[in-house]
Amino acid sequence: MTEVIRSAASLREKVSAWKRSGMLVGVVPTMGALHDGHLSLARAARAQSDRVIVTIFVNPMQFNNPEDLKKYPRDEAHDLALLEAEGVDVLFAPGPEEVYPEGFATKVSVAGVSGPMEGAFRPGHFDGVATVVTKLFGMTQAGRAFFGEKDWQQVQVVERLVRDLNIPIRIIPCPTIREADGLAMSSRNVRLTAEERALAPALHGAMQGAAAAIRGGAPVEAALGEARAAVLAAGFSGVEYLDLRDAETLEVATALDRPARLLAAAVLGEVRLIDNIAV
Ligand SMILES: Nc1ncnc2c1ncn2[C@@H]1O[C@H](COP(=O)(O)OP(=O)(O)OP(=O)(O)O)[C@@H](O)[C@H]1O
Ligand SMILES: CC(C)(CO)[C@@H](O)C(=O)[O-]
Ligand code: BAL
Repeated sequence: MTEVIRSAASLREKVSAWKRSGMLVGVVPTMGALHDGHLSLARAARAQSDRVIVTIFVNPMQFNNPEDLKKYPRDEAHDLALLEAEGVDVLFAPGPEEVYPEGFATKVSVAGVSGPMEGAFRPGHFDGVATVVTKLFGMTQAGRAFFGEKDWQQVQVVERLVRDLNIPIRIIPCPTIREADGLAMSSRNVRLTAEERALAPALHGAMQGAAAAIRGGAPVEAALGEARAAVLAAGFSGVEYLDLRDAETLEVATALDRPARLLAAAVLGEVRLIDNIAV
């Protein structure tokens, strides 16, 4: 049985008892509308911890676009059934007043890795993520936290955060889970029309093309330019960024002398899709 807990006090009681008996607690932070990507994180947590908490909280502080927040898909009953089937011990689903009670006045801000890409196109987004993740780590007291590489920049922000603030938790990045046609799974994919859904894998396809060209020695800017053009030609209305970056510092990379990552965000219909791959 997955127990649903909504208050930080009840959760603390539960986790304290687990930890007193020497158990390692894993947490998977999510915003719900769960799919196989999230469930792969729950499975990794199950395999690498004694007790697993999945959190569901649609965090208003990380949405720079009110319409995106309003339309964010929510279905807790369905999510709970999926978590039961994965053997998750606790679903922690606090309300906004539990996370941000009256008088809440703190903001956690990670400089550097939060700046480009998602940080530039979603101003304030990573302050919202860093703040809520700090709260979720404090509320769950977990020893391990599982994050998807689909949000690569988010993983770098969270790793910097726990190092800088000495938060005693190990961050475990997990691989991106994709549909059979290559599209990275995302809760927002349900907002694509059937026609848009058919075009959506073009983003991943163009990124794979660029990665292969760069690995084969093509000039980086030319390969990126071709990939951006291919995404637009496929029917996307805009490419916000499609960059080659240092995998850790996220600084622009112009060569493959250090581990590099190709990261992109592009708009299809009303949906903004992100993806990233190793080069
Ligand atoms: N396809 C995926 N593969 C692996 N992990 C994923 C995938 N999609 C999301 N995750 C991870 O699940 C966690 C919760 O993400 P979130 O609830 O924002 O889901 P989401 O599907 O990414 O939603 P959206 O794309 O709409 O932001 C994050 O660590 C995220 O990286
Ligand atoms: C980590 C997270 C749950 C914080 O709200 C969110 O950014 C997400 O779902 O990736
Ligand atoms: N990618 C993390 C969740 C969000 O899109 O706000």
